[in-house]
Amino acid sequence: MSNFSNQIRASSALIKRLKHHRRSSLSSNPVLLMQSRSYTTNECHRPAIVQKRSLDILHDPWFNKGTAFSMTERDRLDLRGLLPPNVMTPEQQIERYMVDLKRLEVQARDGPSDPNALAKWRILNRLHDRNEVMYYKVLIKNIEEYAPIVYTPTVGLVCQNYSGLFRRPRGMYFSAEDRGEMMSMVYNWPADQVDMIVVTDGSRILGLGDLGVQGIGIAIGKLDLYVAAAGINPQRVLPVMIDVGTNNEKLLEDPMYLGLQENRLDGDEYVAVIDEFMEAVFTRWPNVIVQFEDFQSKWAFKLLQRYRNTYRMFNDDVQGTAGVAIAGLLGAVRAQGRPMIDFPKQKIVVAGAGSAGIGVLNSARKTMARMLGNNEYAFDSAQRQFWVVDAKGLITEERENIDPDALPFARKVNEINRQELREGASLVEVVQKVKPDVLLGLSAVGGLFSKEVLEALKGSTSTRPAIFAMSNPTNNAECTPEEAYSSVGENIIFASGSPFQDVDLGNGRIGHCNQGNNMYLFPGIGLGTLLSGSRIITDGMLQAAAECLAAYMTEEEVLKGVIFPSISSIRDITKEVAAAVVKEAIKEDLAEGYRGMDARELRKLSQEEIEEFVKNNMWNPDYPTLVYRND
Ligand SMILES: NC(=O)C1=CN([C@@H]2O[C@H](COP(=O)(O)OP(=O)(O)OC[C@H]3O[C@@H](n4cnc5c(N)ncnc54)[C@H](O)[C@@H]3O)[C@@H](O)[C@H]2O)C=CC1
Ligand SMILES: CC(=O)C(=O)O
Ligand SMILES: [Mg+2]
Repeated sequence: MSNFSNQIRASSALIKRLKHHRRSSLSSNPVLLMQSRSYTTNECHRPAIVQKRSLDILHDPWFNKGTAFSMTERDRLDLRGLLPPNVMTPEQQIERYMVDLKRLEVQARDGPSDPNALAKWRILNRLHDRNEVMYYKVLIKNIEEYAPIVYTPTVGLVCQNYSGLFRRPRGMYFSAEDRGEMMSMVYNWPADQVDMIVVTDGSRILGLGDLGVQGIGIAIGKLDLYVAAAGINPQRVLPVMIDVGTNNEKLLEDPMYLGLQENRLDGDEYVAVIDEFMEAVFTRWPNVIVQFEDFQSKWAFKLLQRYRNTYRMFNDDVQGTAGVAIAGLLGAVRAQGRPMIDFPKQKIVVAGAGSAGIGVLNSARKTMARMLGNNEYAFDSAQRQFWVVDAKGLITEERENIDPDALPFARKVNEINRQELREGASLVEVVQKVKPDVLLGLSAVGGLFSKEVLEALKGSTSTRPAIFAMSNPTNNAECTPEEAYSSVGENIIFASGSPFQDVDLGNGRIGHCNQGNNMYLFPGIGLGTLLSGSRIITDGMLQAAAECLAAYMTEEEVLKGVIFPSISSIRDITKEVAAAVVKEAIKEDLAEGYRGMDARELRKLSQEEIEEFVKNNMWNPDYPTLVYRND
């Protein structure tokens, strides 16, 4: 035998031995066995054949690469929009995970609220990813305990820590890089029917400022309430983040940040992105309702005016908050033992002239004007009931470069001179001189209602002054209920945007802490609009929602200082709000019907029948019977 043949025989024996060795070591080593499926040395560059696309890939632990899917892969596999836009390397992914893992060792605290809140959020979130019906069963049954986790205040903490917390994506991301693609990528979402979209551009998340792409957490939290409170089917909700960049310097430099690391688009370029998004979602789902959430006030009003007469949309911070505040303000009048019609006599100091503050002011002024006869004179005289203080102090006509949205509330110079006030006067001066019935904060400045301000409110001419510290989350509240009750006295009305405990006033007496949050209205506004089939959301429909909430509380409750319902009844109040919205849409001849209930039939329904219709269309978290069919 030639030397050459010997060599061949020897090497093939070696290969056989090696193969045998490899097989036996593989079979006794499950990790290697698993790797051998696609990642052995000679196979690692071969593509893996997948018979899935879109979310099915992201939900498959074997194929999922999460944020590491490249843009070309995202396009090939219909993943565009289903992940945050920043593509990460596998090393960055691990680093992000480790940062988050290490953070668990430090307790996450959010001011006076639950120190274990973030851990609870993680557990609930994992359930949400695993079993939606069970998740919503848990949430609905324990809404009082878990709304503060999935919604304010903890949702704020979640958004702030989103880069670390991100695991399985939820919702869609439309980014500035997707310009020209949105009309097609909207089809990457697997559901053929979507009823509710909550969209944010992350520019003002609660009172936490610009959180960029991390703001998607607020859209997810709001939609959790749509499911839990309004019974919108969870398969038909879509949280959306429009990532046009961020102006948050920390995020721009953070290597773990999941969004576009460039400054926010502005002007026409910005509007073009939002226009493209609106066209895309309404083309695919013509009956969807889009709730704008936490857009900086610069754009909140402009976009609302741009779309509200053509699309089924509303801005929750401007319009939802206004309705809740009106209900609270009317409750405060009743709590003084006075009729609601006395509302136009209330002197109201508002701290904060952003999207929420101006929304409340416009709506409160209109409500007063209506009560005063709804004419020009009524409108003018209503205006004189408000004093607005922003970061630069009292707003007057002398303010340079005044924001056009705040202009109608700028005080006349001769009027304020009479009150010994001036342009830019501080909040404490304004409270001292005006002696208001109501002090309402939508400033996002925690502690703004300092001891000095609250002491000044003792001089209020009201028999029962009201303090609304509405900014979120907890740390941004203008004051706590303890501070309010201890500084101003026991005979006050108090409401905060995020939940606080009632205050023990001693001798068995309770200082009630109401939660004045738009969560009492937006779910009902959305559900009512959906079921009425109205193509737009009018001021009348929003007013009907607010009046329904105001009327929900009994005389006995308001006299005790309870001006908003308990969150445990949120499903019931939402049903009533939705019915009021449906009724108003019918009255305004806008109702086009929903599914089996056409406009003609809808118009024939009595009040009770409308409520029944609403109730019957609310989704309940019950397991359906499943049947397999292979066609
Ligand atoms: N309880 C609820 O349902 C809601 C609460 N909010 C909260 O309201 C707050 C404000 O929201 P936006 O109006 O959208 O924000 P924004 O950023 O548009 O407006 C904030 C306003 O506060 C003013 N401000 C800042 N420092 C101030 C100071 N020291 N004194 C007086 N005013 C000051 C600013 O000049 C600006 O006018 C946020 O914390 C948000 O979470 C918003 C919507 C609903
Ligand atoms: C509650 C809410 O919408 C906000 O704080 O922005
Ligand atoms: Mg908001």
